[in-house]
Amino acid sequence: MATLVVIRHGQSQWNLENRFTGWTDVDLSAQGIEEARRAGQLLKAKGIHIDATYTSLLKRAIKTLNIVLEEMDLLWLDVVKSWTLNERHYGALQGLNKAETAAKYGDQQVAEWRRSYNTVPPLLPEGDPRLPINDPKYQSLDPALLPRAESLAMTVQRVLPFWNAQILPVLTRGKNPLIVAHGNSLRALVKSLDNLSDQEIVSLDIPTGIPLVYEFDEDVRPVRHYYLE
Ligand SMILES: O=C(O)[C@@H](CO)OP(=O)(O)O
Repeated sequence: MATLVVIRHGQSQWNLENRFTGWTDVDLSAQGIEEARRAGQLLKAKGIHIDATYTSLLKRAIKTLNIVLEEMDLLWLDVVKSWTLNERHYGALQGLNKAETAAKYGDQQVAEWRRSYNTVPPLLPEGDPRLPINDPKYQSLDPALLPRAESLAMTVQRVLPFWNAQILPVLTRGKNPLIVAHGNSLRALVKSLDNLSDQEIVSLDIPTGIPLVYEFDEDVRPVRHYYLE
């Protein structure tokens, strides 16, 4: 029976400032570093074995993974980094304060931008310096893959192929993967693992820095999941 651990990165500086983040590459806050340490200590204390690790191209997730691995004395493990585990791209909302945006556009509009399954946030305008095509991280990718904003449904379309190609085969071999990613890229994955409807996923939030453990049966079906606290 294999075990998957998923962790949303520790609190970031823009989580702290309540700003839409998406693909903006902000760092962890001091609290986020502490959350990552505690996550690693918990995994070690519970004796959870990790064989393979996966994260995004964003430093808040990469640093969280490194801190977790350091606490577990597993810094020697290979790390696979993929843009497909990046946070959902928040388009032109990136950088805006969430409370100020709600005061301007209304709570309902902001709730829809943040949590509805199919709504795409306002796109980053053509020529915007923040477009991923201008970022060295994404230079090797087909420009047609690079979003100007994403719905959760669009995020599912990139997370699931990575899951199927890279992580499912590891579980099938009975090995335990650890994924450190983001609130919405993990909601995309959890929607599929828990078989949640487009409506059910709206109310699901994943806290920062708390390991979420999935146990799989011999047919690689998830049988149980729980947060480590
Ligand atoms: O700003 C973001 O990128 C995400 C995660 O912090 O926020 P939200 O919870 O609004 O989807």
